[in-house]
Amino acid sequence: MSAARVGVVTFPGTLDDQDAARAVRLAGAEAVPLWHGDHDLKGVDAVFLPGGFSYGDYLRCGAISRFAPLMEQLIPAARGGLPVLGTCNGFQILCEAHLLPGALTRNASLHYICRDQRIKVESASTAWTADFAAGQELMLPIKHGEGRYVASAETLQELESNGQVVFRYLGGNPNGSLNDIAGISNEAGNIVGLMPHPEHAVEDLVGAPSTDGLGFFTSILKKLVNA
Ligand SMILES: NC(=O)CC[C@H](N)C(=O)O
Repeated sequence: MSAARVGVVTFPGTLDDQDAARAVRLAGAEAVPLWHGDHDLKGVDAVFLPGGFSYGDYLRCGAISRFAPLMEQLIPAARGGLPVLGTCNGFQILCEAHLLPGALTRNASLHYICRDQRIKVESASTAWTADFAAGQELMLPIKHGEGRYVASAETLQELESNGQVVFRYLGGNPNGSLNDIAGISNEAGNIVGLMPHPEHAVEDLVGAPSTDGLGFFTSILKKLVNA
């Protein structure tokens, strides 16, 4: 059986693509580099949109990236069920592309924050969280200036009642996100976005706060292998 292939997208200004590819490989899948200017998804089984400052965060974080040539392929594929995970800038891009509802705005403090953050897994029924248990606590790094999740009261209500709030901040809300939301999914559960960085918490050797991030990558691998 050939290895599951997870595409890792690099935009100009992406920072975390190397860590993302490494995390994919540590979980046992093949990491396939995808460039923002590519016109095809190279037949990958899932896609990871890593963090960073794509297109220099001009206009708003992710606002230009959503128009990258690769997104013309990625948007319909994700709507069709392709598993997609966006972390931090990747989450911002998913919201700007309307693959996830709501928006990420300036942190309430108006300061960039960089620290280890406790979060709670609210839903283990997405493609990227099946290896966790609902209620489980994770410790992951956060580093962002625009992580305050906002959405209309109606959208928030829908997310809550559909079980689309996947992660919530614990031990203090770092950025003023509504309902302490750290991550959400689409209704089908194949698209997940979160502000914390699982790809930076996969190996003890580098002094990561935990190896909790590995669960995202083992979750998707199992799903692809069993598909
Ligand atoms: N680490 C990141 O992906 C940063 C995201 C974005 N550039 C911000 O500051 O909000």
